[in-house]
Amino acid sequence: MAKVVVANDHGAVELAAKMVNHLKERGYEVVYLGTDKNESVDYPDKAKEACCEYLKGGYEFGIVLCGTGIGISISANKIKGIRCSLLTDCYSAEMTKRHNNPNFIAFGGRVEYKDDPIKMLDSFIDAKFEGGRHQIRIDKMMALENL
Ligand SMILES: O=C[C@H](O)[C@H](O)[C@H](O)COP(=O)(O)O
Repeated sequence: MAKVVVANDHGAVELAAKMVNHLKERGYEVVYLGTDKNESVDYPDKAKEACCEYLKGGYEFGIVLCGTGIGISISANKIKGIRCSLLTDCYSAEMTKRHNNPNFIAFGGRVEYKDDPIKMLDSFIDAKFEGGRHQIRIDKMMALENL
């Protein structure tokens, strides 16, 4: 069974729960690292937990969420080996899989998206990475970690 790791701060408790349920309905094994509470937690800590878990191996991808998705995606992208896309709509969700093949995606629990975030998640999952010139660019992108 494909595995996904999910973590969020207090700004995305409800959306994270919806995503976890949806992933389970789609047959994924989900490792959920919380928080499932409204008390404040710091998004860099949740990004670190999720990314370190992912880097142990065996995961198809990870999801991080905060109020906007911005702080937690920036934090995830600071971690070597992580390539996190902050999704904005179904189009960006599909295209980032096809062209950037991220190992993490991010959402904001306080954002009013034009598309349903669950549909955005499905668009990401159902799209296929195209490889070729995109792999060359990803290799260059990841080499930036070593500057
Ligand atoms: O990018 C950061 C996230 O949106 C956080 O969820 C947000 O900054 C948390 O704000 P507060 O502490 O005011 O709930």
